[in-house]
Amino acid sequence: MTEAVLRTKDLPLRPLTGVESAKRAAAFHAVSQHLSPEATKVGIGSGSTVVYVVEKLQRLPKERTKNITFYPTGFQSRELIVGAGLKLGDVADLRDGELDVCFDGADEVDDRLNCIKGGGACLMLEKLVAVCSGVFVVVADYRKLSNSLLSQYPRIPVEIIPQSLSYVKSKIHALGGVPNMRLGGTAKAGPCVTDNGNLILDVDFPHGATVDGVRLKRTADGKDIKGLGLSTEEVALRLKAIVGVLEHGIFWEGDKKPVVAYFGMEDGGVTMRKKGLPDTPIAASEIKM
Ligand SMILES: O=C[C@H](O)[C@H](O)[C@H](O)COP(=O)(O)O
Repeated sequence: MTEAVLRTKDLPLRPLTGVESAKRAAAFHAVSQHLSPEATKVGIGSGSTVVYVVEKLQRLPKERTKNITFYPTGFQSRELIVGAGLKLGDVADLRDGELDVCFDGADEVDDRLNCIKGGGACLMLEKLVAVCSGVFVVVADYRKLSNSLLSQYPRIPVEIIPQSLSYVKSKIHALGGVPNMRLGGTAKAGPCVTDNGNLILDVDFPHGATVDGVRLKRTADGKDIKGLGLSTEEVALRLKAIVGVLEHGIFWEGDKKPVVAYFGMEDGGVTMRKKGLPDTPIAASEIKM
């Protein structure tokens, strides 16, 4: 791409406030910390926070990005990569662990770094890119910080093939879940259709889950959905086991969870959540903008 596209590092930053400013701080800090000079293959996730990851990449000296191929998790991130003049890769070429790092957003991150993703309906390719990454880094804002999944973000997005709609709904009901088919919104009548031509069910568990006819409740401390031992992990496995479910938005130990998550905070700083460490505040003055 042209020098003109890449020389945006010379431009002043757009003034931002509130949540947008928090997202940008998290994204800029994450790129500063995790884009190694040796990186050659990098995953770019989806959503509104990842926009700032690409903005940061675009502001880096060209030498830092010219040898890197960027792999998108859907139509939106493909457009971001191309629009920033970065080299676009094909996700279909990726093998296990092949990406040096992947930067992606999240809808909620718990204190064990389990995530809910898929609020933008991109969860399938996001999970594929995440599992192909050596280092998976989440960027988000303070609203996504949580102690247990489903306490901040109310539903688990599940991508299903359209022909399985009735069957999957019935199986989710049997688990005690309430499946809501995601709609296209004001710009489109009918369902939200994913980049893969599928449907999204947003699944809530308002009263806990049911296994073998036994109703399970959320634990008193709000941890997981477990009751008699039905953990976040088991919900993930049970959803995945339903025929017609392509993927669900729980990113956990069994597939991939981030090694670190950065949350832009209301005070301009960033909170780092990393396995084995207490949440660590990073002051606004330490963020390289
Ligand atoms: O499908 C979409 C993704 O999982 C997004 O990464 C997630 O919804 C977070 O998006 P945002 O950064 O806009 O909050």
